[in-house]
Amino acid sequence: MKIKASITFAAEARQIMNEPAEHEKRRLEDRKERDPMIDQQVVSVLDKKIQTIVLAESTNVLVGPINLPVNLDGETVMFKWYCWLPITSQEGIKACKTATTETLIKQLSSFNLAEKQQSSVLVYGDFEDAEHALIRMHSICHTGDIFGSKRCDCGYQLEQSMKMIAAHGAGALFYLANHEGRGIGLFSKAMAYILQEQGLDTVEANLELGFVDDSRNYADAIGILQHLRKKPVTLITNNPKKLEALKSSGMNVEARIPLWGDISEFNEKYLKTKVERSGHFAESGEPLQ
Ligand SMILES: Nc1nc2c(ncn2[C@@H]2O[C@H](COP(=O)(O)OP(=O)(O)OP(=O)(O)O)[C@@H](O)[C@H]2O)c(=O)[nH]1
Repeated sequence: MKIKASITFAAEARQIMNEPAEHEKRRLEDRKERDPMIDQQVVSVLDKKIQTIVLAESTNVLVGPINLPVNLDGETVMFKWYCWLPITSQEGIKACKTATTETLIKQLSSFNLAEKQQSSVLVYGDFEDAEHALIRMHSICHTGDIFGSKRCDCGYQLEQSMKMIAAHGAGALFYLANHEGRGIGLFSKAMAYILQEQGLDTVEANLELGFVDDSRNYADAIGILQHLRKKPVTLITNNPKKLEALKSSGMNVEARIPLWGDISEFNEKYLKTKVERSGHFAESGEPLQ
């Protein structure tokens, strides 16, 4: 019984490790056989919006800007949206490291990107040249950002920081898609939530599952930021690690704006743990003591 269970688990583990399923293999084979002719007009339209950004540890293809009208409290606010693809860390994508737009288009449908994570940035105003600009490095939170969960403060911080950037007149919100659960992934976060329901705090739950408290990396996002703006930035965060990552990259951080809010019975312990165990800045006047 035990052996059978472990065989089943091994098969499942292979799937988790992204071994392509049969239908996916067929799709890739089919794609190879077709070797598509690419319309040069399509290449020329996209070429104007695609750049390759070579960083110390990765190469990223950045696409944008794309107009993104966003509903902020009933008002339509126009952001410019960019998305980037780290092409050195993705299996099969290495081939287009020196990517021409044409090779990128040719390979794109075989990358299976819906199964992977891509981050993006919403830019507002004259981000390159404005004297002062606000930025936020927002770690993805499926439960808080999408479902509006009150177990954390993520959804509130996301919306609030977009409003702050628009009100300020220039800024950028980086939405970091490989940061779920402080880097442990959504499924592991669900398991961590179950442990938290048994009384463990955020840090303890991560550790019990074999993770560190926080494994987020900001290098690619900072590289994109430095490509979009050289002038000083003001960072919206309560997290000293984000501040440190930005400063040690050489970016000029002229100030930090704290962002606490939406505190309730559901996230009180979570917020307290941020300050007491994860080292987040506690601002005076916050009901976190
Ligand atoms: N592992 C784990 N991750 C969580 C939990 N609640 C929220 N998160 C994740 O935590 C990340 C947000 O990180 P935080 O440390 O809360 O806040 P921060 O963004 O680093 O700091 P601020 O910039 O001040 O918001 C998101 O990726 C969430 O998915 C939790 O209970 N356990």
